[in-house]
Amino acid sequence: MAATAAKAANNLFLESPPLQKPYPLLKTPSQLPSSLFFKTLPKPLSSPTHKTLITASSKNPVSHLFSSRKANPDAKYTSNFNDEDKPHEECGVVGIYGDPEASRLCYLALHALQHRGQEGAGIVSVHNNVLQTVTGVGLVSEVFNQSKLDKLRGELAIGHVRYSTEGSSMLKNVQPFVAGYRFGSVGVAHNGNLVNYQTLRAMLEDNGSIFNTTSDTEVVLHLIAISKARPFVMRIVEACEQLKGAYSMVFLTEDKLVAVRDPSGFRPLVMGRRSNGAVVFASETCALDLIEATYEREVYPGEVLVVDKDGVSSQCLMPNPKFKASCVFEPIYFSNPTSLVFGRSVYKSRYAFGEILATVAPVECDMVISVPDSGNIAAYGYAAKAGVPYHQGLTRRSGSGRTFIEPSQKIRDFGVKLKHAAARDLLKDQRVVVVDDSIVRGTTALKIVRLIKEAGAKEVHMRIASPPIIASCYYGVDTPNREELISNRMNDEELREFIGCDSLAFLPLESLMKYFGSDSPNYCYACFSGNYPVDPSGELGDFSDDGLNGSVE
Ligand SMILES: O=P(O)(O)OC[C@H]1O[C@H](OP(=O)(O)OP(=O)(O)O)[C@H](O)[C@@H]1O
Ligand SMILES: NC(=O)CC[C@H](N)C(=O)O
Ligand code: SF4
Ligand SMILES: [Mg+2]
Repeated sequence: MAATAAKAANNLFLESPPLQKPYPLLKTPSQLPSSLFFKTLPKPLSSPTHKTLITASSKNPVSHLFSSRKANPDAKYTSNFNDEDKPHEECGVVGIYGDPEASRLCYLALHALQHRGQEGAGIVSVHNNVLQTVTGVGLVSEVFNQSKLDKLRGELAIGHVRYSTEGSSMLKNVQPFVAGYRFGSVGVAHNGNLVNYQTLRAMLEDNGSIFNTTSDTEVVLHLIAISKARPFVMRIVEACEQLKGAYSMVFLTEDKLVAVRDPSGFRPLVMGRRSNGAVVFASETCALDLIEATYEREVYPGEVLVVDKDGVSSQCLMPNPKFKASCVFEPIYFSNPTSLVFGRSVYKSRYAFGEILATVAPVECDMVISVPDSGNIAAYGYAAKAGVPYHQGLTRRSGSGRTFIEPSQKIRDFGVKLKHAAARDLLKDQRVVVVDDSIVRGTTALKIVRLIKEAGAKEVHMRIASPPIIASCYYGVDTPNREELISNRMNDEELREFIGCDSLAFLPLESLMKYFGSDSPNYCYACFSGNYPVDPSGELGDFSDDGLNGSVE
């Protein structure tokens, strides 16, 4: 379908001609939100120049294997809590068009998105039609310095912070990736995970492609390179039509910034604008806030937004889904509490989850405390609803990262020990409710209960502001295998005993769904239900990440 439309769109490609406005719609209007029809948005005030095309090469490491427990191939997307499976962490992306400080703004925005991935970071900018790349393993502050940012000139840039889902944490897999194709260069930054990556890669390798990385994201560049569609944006469309799974992506070329969100809308992606007219895309609104860009709207599921010298244009390129599947773990854990995600305040959602817990799982107690940081807001909600004081019974040592997203369990155990300290005088002889956002492997809960008991608490009641995680995620959260998901191995009572608390309660899935009201069917709950909105089965090949080749810094 895209190929046909692409042909119809003619050879508009040479020397970056102005694209048709409005772009041809590739899907029928009934499949689109009305706001997408023939929409050309205001033009950025400044735009990068364009001329010749120069290629920069990418570098980055690969992924990890899918859950050893087979996904249920018969699973249908339903709202019922049943079955088992489980999820994990993700990445952050940013794109800026039309600001002379594009790479520095990207750098700041990546700081704001650092909670989404800590394994690597990178920025690609365009200057004099050359794509320049800086990527590195580690935190944003470790990867970039003044001299590196000085090299990233231009008014157009994209950036990425990585938490790997496919491919190890090596430099070769750190995004953005940049590749040359017949008519120029293209860079990409991706949040999500492609469930048909193995199939696509096998097909591409059979046809002669050679891969630089072990990341799922690289297949997109190969698909763009082999596409014959015109103009360039149609190559992106054609490539994306072959992808299955989760992708919120930003692309850049010598003269364009393109944002794409998969038809299910698994991962967030928003658009904003700075007062100078520069257009900004980012995973979360907290990145817009930091660089003083005003939030305009989400990139809609299945939408492609193109920004170039003619302004911003919207198209719907991919088959519209029967349902949306926004990741419910975004409001529960991943996203920054100051962000609006999927159009809702993360803070308000977490607060409400705490209030619901206090209603469905009340217990006599003297105080409510939280597992900092991501349990804090639900704990405020619980305390307020229960009419019990909230105290900061646990503090988090500064500099400790998110242990949930550390790839190895050995490191996680160590990290958790380093991470928290208990206020002994406060907790002594008290009946304490401790609230956390989730239990994945159980490492944190086990250690936290022990810590509170050692501090002299009389009773410890654990309240979790999400349902039990029983299934792996295939859509951009690097969840452990099912076997590692503790709620997949133990029922609530066994888990309570294992953790050593006096009572344990999770937010019921039904309550979570009820909270979202009429929006509820638009969310993915697969890690709590095992019912996958996009079937990941039948796509698993036997590629493995060699983990050997590639620079580590
Ligand atoms: O059961 P586990 O395997 O221990 O994982 C669950 C914990 O991981 C996350 O916290 P994390 O320490 O990653 O980050 P945070 O400090 O942002 O909450 C989450 O908030 C839980 O506390
Ligand atoms: N967490 C993510 O969104 C990861 C993006 C991509 N799949 C990678 O592994 O690099
Ligand atoms: S399975 Fe669905 S809800 Fe769970 S983390 Fe993955 S995308 Fe989010
Ligand atoms: Mg935590």
